[in-house]
Amino acid sequence: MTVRNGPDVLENGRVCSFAVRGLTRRHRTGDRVVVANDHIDLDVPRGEVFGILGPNGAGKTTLVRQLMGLLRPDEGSIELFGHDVVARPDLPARLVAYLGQSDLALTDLPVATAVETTGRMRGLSKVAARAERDAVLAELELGEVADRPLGRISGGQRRLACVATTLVGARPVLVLDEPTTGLDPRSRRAVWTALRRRRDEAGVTVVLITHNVLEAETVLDRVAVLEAGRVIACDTPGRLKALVDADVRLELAWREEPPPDDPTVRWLSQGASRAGRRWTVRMPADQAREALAMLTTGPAFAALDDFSLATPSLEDVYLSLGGTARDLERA
Ligand SMILES: Nc1ncnc2c1ncn2[C@@H]1O[C@H](COP(=O)(O)OP(=O)(O)OP(=O)(O)O)[C@@H](O)[C@H]1O
Repeated sequence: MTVRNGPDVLENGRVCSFAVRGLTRRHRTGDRVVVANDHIDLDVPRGEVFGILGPNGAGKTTLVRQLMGLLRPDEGSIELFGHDVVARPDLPARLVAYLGQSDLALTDLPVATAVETTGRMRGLSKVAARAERDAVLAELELGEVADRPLGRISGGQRRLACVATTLVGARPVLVLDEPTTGLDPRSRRAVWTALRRRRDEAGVTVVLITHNVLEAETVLDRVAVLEAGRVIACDTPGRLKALVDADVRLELAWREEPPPDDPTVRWLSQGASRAGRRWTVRMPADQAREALAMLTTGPAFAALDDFSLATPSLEDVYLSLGGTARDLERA
């Protein structure tokens, strides 16, 4: 697998695919101003699978639209392989395969034709475009719908077909805005494998937006956590999770209201976040074990339907860093 396109701009010795400094973008609607990106600094080295994780409205799409030269920053700079994207907004389209949040408009095109045509537009010969089309459709298990128009397949299959168009033509950088939204677990895994394969075999850089914690933990080399337009953390998922390593997450599902005068219930209720009768408590592992021992041998056990203890996830990191939104997904 080799990377094509734009060798002239690639061969200037830069290690970073993207280098972003002080990036700020405000959206204005009438009198209202939303600071969607607030002085963001990021470096994405070549050959990294880099993620942008954050809840709805954190500013992820605004960020990648600027990376792609589709939206002009109010302040700050973006370099792509050392070249100024703000001065040359046409450059990303030559070097980056971009999957936006909404699907392709050409709904009458059969899946295979859409993939092949995209390959041709990215400079592949007819023979090469057909070969890549067949390989990508097989890789994402899209063979069965290859001849059907994009407008007449399921939403998940259409999303997968759009991912296929992003993968064809071997661009050195892929930017994907929530590529796996609406996909079943098998297709989701196929996309993750396809992205990592391109990183491993061709040194492709991947920038992936997600609000799925499992996706972030499974596929990313590094992740920037975005909250209200700012980067609140940026590191490997492993190192970020080590920040909260001493803690575990205790989940309790109550069958009925737990006895409020039970001392363990009173203790846990102070730190619990609640969704109906489900309580989530983040606490040191030894305390969680002690709480569970008391709960399961005391009077509150009769009101308890289920419980689990989990090791920390990126969601716990996000919350411990002061993240407030509740719409990060876990599965
Ligand atoms: N065109 C626009 N006009 C006005 N406000 C906007 C516009 N686009 C985005 N915003 C606002 O800017 C903020 C960031 O939006 P953005 O779409 O970048 O977030 P996001 O993290 O991608 O969210 P999601 O996960 O829901 O896609 C939000 O408050 C949003 O309402």
